[in-house]
Amino acid sequence: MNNSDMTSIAGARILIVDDMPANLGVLQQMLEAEGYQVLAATSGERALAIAGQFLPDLIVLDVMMPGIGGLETCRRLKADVATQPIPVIFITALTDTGDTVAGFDVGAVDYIHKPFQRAEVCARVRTHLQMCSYMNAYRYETDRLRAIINNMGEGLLTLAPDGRIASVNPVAQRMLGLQPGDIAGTHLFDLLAPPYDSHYRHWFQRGPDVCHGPHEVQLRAPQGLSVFVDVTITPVYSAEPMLVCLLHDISAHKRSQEELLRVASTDQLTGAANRRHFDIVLQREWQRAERSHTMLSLAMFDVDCFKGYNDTLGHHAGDQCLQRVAQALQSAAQRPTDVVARYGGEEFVLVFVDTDERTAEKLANNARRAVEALALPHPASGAAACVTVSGGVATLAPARGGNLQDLLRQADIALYRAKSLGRNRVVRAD
Ligand SMILES: Nc1nc2c(ncn2[C@@H]2O[C@H](COP(=O)(O)OP(=O)(O)OP(=O)(O)O)[C@@H](O)[C@H]2O)c(=O)[nH]1
Repeated sequence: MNNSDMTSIAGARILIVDDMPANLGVLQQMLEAEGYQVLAATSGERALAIAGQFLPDLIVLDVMMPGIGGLETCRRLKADVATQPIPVIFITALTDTGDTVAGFDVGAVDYIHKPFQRAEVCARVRTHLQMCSYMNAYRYETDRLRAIINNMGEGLLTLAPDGRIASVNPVAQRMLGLQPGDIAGTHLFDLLAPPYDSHYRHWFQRGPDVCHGPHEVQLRAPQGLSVFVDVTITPVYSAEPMLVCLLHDISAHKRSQEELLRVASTDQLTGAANRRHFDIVLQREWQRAERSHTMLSLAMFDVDCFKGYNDTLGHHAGDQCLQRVAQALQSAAQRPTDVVARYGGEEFVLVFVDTDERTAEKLANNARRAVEALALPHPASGAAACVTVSGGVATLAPARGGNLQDLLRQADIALYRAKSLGRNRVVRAD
């Protein structure tokens, strides 16, 4: 029998063992007439050798034989991993129940009593070949399924409806940083990073009955790694309700996406946020301030007499100067919500959220002083001996009216005034 036709018993190979050649002849004839291939042995020793070499599909074994008897032969067959799965049917003249039980105890699957009837022999052989063939097919399918699950590149889990983990494949085990002993009693949401953990805790509490996902979640990653996966959970109705959960690692994709986003929002020369990112932030913060009835402040800076700096020290020195100025402004913007962006050539903007005009003016002056403190010599400046900036500060409460353009225009006008008042100063818009 082969794997492609697991349930077929046609042409099965049967080993018959009997010390009486006459009995062997009769058995061989009747089994060959049924279409089986028949191997014959006249002793237990020969039977063990033939079984080991040819691995028959079934063995019909005489109990009473000189040398190694049938029971011992059967015991040895069952002790060998190669021959252990082969079903053994005893054939015997013994009718005592104790003898029969002894045969089953050493691993036989059935008994045929002598004198045997052709129909009975054929029926018992056929039944056990059939059972064995179903068993093989089942084992083959189970092994195949296990190999697929264990070797697939995705993480696969089975879960109870409340999210408790029932099983994991090796990839899922690795992704989740689980040891085999950790699985019992662990819920999937225990392994997710916030806020996904509480989201999924509630989702499981609602009793999931429809397919869910794929959804991006972050795992409570082992060794501080940042692991993101797409999770898909599908209810499966087999003997008992369960959920099949598929985890697809998207960490690499996520990292390159974040890197792209960083590059797309950063000014290449200075490392400050670029104009595009500034526009997004300002729009977002304007709306947030409108909702929360808070103030939004903006400081616009311009490097003083920068054309002269370039003209005297060269464009390369000019670039380096802009980098240092950006760093100085950045050092003055200390709250996590503060954003420093390069607005244009030698112009920078600082966004201060939830900040009134006085505080914004103070912060802008801190930033201006930080640039001055760089003490970068500026031979062509009319304002000071070193590089300085002028700043214009504007503050609005979006909930009280106005718009973003008003804020920008007011900051720009204030900056213009700072320039005309002699530079290296901050002017607050009226
Ligand atoms: N090195 C360098 N120079 C730049 C860059 N972007 C703009 N600039 C220069 O910055 C200078 C700005 O000059 P202006 O707008 O005349 O202003 P200013 O000389 O700073 O004069 P005030 O603003 O009135 O103090 C120009 O010469 C630009 O070429 C840059 O990325 N690198």
